[in-house]
Amino acid sequence: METVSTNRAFGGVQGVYRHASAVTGTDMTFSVYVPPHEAGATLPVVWYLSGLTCTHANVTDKGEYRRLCAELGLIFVAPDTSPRGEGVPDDPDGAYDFGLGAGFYVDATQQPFAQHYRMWSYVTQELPALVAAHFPADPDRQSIMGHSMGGHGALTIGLTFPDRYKAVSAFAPIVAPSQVPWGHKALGGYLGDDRAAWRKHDAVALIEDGARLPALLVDQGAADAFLEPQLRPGLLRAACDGAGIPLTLTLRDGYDHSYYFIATFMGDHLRWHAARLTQQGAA
Ligand SMILES: N[C@@H](CCC(=O)N[C@@H](CS)C(=O)NCC(=O)O)C(=O)O
Repeated sequence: METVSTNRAFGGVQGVYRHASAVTGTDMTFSVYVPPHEAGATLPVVWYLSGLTCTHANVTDKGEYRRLCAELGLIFVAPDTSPRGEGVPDDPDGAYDFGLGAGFYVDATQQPFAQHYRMWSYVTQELPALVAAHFPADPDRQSIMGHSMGGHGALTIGLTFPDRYKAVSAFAPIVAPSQVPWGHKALGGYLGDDRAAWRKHDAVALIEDGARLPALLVDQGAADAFLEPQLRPGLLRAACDGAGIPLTLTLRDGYDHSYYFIATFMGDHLRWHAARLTQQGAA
C-alpha cells in the first residue's frame, strides 16, 4: 500500500492511499480518516460509498465528517466508485451513469466488464482486509453508509451482511435499481438480462426476498432532481413497512442531491452509527 498524502485534521490523520487491487486488476485509491486515539486502541469503522461520477475525493473534500469522527472516535473509509486505468472499459458513449465512476457495487458478469468491474468483492472483502491490516480498525465494529449509487451499495451490502455492519444508513439512495432508468442500465450492462440476478443488488427486492435489518436511517432532499425518476424512497418505505423494518426516512425541505445536503446531515448519521457501534443504545 502506497501513501499518497496525509494531513493532520481535528487531532487525527486524513490519509489518501493507493494499492494494486487483485480483485479489480487495477490500482485503486481510497481515503481513510483516523481520529485521535490512545496507542494500541482499535476503533470502529464507518464505510462511506459514493455516488455516480465520484472518486474517494468528493466526500473527503466536501463531506465534513472529520470533526464528528474525531469526537466520536470513528475511522471513516471512502473507496473509489469503479476501477480505473488503462484497459478498463467505459460506457460506450462516455455517459456518466455507467462504466468509470459508476461501478454500482456489483461484480459484473458481462463482457467486457467482468474482468475489472468487481466492486462488490472489492468493497466487502479486499479493502476491509487491507484496512484491517494497516489501520487501528476493529473488524467487529463496522457500519456502512452511502450516497445515491453509494446509498444503493450501502443498503444492499448492509442487507446482505447484517451481522457484519452494525448500522446502515443512506443519503438519497437508489432504493430499487430494478425499477428505475439508472438501475436498468447498470444492472443490465453489468449483470445481463436475467432479472433474477438483479434482485441481490436491489434493496427493495432483497427485503421482499426476506433480508432484514434492525433499523435503517435515510435522509432525502425534497428538492433533489433525481427524487422521482431514480431514487423513489417511497418504494423503500413500503418494503420496510411490509417487512417490519424500522425505517427513519426524512424528506428534507429545499435540499438537493449535492454535498451541501450530505454535509448538513452527516453529523446526524455519524451519531446514529456511533450509538450502534458503541452499543450504547439507539440514538
Ligand atoms: N449532475 C451530475 C449527476 C451525477 C451526480 O449528481 N452525482 C452525485 C452522486 S449521484 C455526486 O455526488 N456528484 C459529485 C459531487 O457532487 O461532488 C452529472 O451529470 O455529472
